[in-house]
Amino acid sequence: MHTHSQFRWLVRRGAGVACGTRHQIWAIALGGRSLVSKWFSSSSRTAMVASEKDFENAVHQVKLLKEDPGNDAKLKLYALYKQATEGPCNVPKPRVFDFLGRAKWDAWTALGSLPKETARQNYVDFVSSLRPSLTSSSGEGPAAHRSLPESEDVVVTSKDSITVITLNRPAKKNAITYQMYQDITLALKAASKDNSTITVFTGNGNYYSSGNDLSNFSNRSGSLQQMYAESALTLRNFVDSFIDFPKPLVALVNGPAVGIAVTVLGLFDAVYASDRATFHTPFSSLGITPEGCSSYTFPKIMGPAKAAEMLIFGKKITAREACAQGLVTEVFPHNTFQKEAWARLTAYAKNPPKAMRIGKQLLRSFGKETLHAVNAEECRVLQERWLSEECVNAIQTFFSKKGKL
Ligand SMILES: CCCC/C=C/CC(=O)SCCNC(=O)CCNC(=O)[C@H](O)C(C)(C)COP(=O)(O)OP(=O)(O)OC[C@H]1O[C@@H](n2cnc3c(N)ncnc32)[C@H](O)[C@@H]1OP(=O)(O)O
Repeated sequence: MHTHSQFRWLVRRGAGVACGTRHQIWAIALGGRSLVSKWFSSSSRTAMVASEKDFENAVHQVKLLKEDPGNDAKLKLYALYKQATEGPCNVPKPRVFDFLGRAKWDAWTALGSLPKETARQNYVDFVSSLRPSLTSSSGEGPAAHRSLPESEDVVVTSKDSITVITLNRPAKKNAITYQMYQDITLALKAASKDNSTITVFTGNGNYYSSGNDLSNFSNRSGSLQQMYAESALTLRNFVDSFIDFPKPLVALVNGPAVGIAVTVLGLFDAVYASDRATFHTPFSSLGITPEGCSSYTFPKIMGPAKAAEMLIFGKKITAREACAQGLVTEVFPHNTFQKEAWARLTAYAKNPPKAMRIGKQLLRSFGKETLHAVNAEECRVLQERWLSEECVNAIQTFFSKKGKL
């Protein structure tokens, strides 16, 4: 349980705490009841029933919208969301000058007694009809010198039929922000469909990545419960995009790697490391638990004892140790790392792409269901851990500069 002062600390670090969902925060202009009725008469016929996961994903996708879908769409999303989660409108009608409140109330009330399941399905259908505008930051197509225009922290480039995703926050040791999780997820989705043969992950600067940005929980709005639920879903989608990635995925670990930057390596097809790289998963000292499917992949890769040393006791290992344990494919001297690794990748990228893809499928597809289940469970447990006193204290300690690794 949080103490009052811990809650205040989390809130104080926020850029402003809003109490509603993103839907409620949107500035919606006036919307009329007749318009609202029209929307629902067309969409309430659907017979299918969306799962909780489909609904959660749709809610998540709405948060990733790059373009404003317009007031009508936002009102429709608001009303369907409320109906799907709370049932028929159960709040008093707002006063006449509360235009926004009225518009939202009208929209929700217009749904009458539409069952929650139908509202959920209609929400999912409606979001998928908005989809073309969802992923504009990392569009598909030829991989020629493409980059994520809206993201300086995750840069996507293309070289010799290889798509390169670079973590680009060297001043912060490439710590992964909440936005970066989403950008990487989109970048992987785009890379899975572009015409590259191999996808490479690396870091800019002297770190590969210091893992999760520890300020991720202090600079967002919304209630704590909502923020942790959203974070768990974002993490789950992020890890899912590694599990499902269909082409060879290679990590070039140019320097130290921490936390989630280490754990997801178990989902890569090859990991090349500089001899300056280290691998550290200090979960217990942060009051948290393993993610990135490492609770399953690490014991498989290195055996349960070595996995426990890393994941439970937080032992930091060198690149050579990681190679001996099977997490790293090969280690190169730092001075020649880029040259040697790229020479190898350029040669590999000339292999017939379909054969490589199908080969990967054979190696990986049988364990996929298990990996998705592991990912879901790790995210569920983490969501609880983030609320724990142990975790809140550890993050506080880091920012008071006493608690470096
Ligand atoms: C929502 C999904 C959540 C998924 C969960 C994942 C779990 C994890 O990934 S757990 C791992 C979390 N990472 C850490 O605990 C690392 C924390 N960082 C450090 O201990 C040190 O910064 C370092 C050992 C990585 C580097 O130390 P060094 O002395 O060389 O450099 P610093 O001066 O500390 O760092 C420079 C600059 O960068 C900031 N920074 C570095 N890492 C992080 C981080 N992970 N989160 C936030 N900020 C980080 C550091 O504060 C410095 O910032 P200032 O220059 O502004 O002081």
